[in-house]
Amino acid sequence: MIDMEYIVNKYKELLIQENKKHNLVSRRMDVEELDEHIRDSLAILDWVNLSGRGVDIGTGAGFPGLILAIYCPDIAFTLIEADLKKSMFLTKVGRECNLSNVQVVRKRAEEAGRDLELRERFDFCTSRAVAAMRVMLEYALPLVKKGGLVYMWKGPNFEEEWKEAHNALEVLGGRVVDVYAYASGDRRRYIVAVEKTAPTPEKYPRRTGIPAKRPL
Ligand SMILES: C[S@@+](CC[C@H](N)C(=O)[O-])C[C@H]1O[C@@H](n2cnc3c(N)ncnc32)[C@H](O)[C@@H]1O
Repeated sequence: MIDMEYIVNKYKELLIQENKKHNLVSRRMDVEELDEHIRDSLAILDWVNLSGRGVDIGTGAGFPGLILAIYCPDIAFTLIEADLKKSMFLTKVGRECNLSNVQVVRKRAEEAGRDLELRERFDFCTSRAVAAMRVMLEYALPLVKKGGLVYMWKGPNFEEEWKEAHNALEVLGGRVVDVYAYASGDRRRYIVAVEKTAPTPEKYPRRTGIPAKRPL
């Protein structure tokens, strides 16, 4: 049987070691803070049963995609991360922790969404702290199948972001189906679930940088 605690401890060791060389997370991050990021990544498992094939956008040092891959060994996870050092770190963890369910793709989400091997291939997408909801939707919806779900980890201003995302939801074909509220440390956190209701129009995602510069 796979011992998840063992793997997660190995991941923490690798991150602490690697963070001394490359700035993967804030230099001042201590073990308690790291544990909080891990708990925050896993919060979704108290709410939904993830299944099928998943993609995480902007995984950074591992949150939430890599942590979910450790705890859900039956789900194949693709981790999309544009930054070279971070994507190399994620690949290293995958190799050293024998995570056969992890594939790391060093690409911008805008490019990934146009890659026919990735476009509309996933049952669900996760993402935390990457972009505002309307930008995130242009990154994420092209990657999931019609009927698939996009889960976005958000702070207390999620309702504002949701209002701003009205047009993006309409243009891209998505609707907010549920919001999960929970506490992470002393902060209120939310995971917003968007269902993809229609195939993504051909022209999305737009070129690299445009979704953030000219949000829908
Ligand atoms: C603030 S960090 C958050 C990392 C992690 N998700 C977390 O919650 O700790 C944002 C990450 O998203 C990546 N990123 C930002 N925009 C991206 C894009 N368009 N495509 C792929 N990765 C992106 C950055 O390189 C960075 O590692």
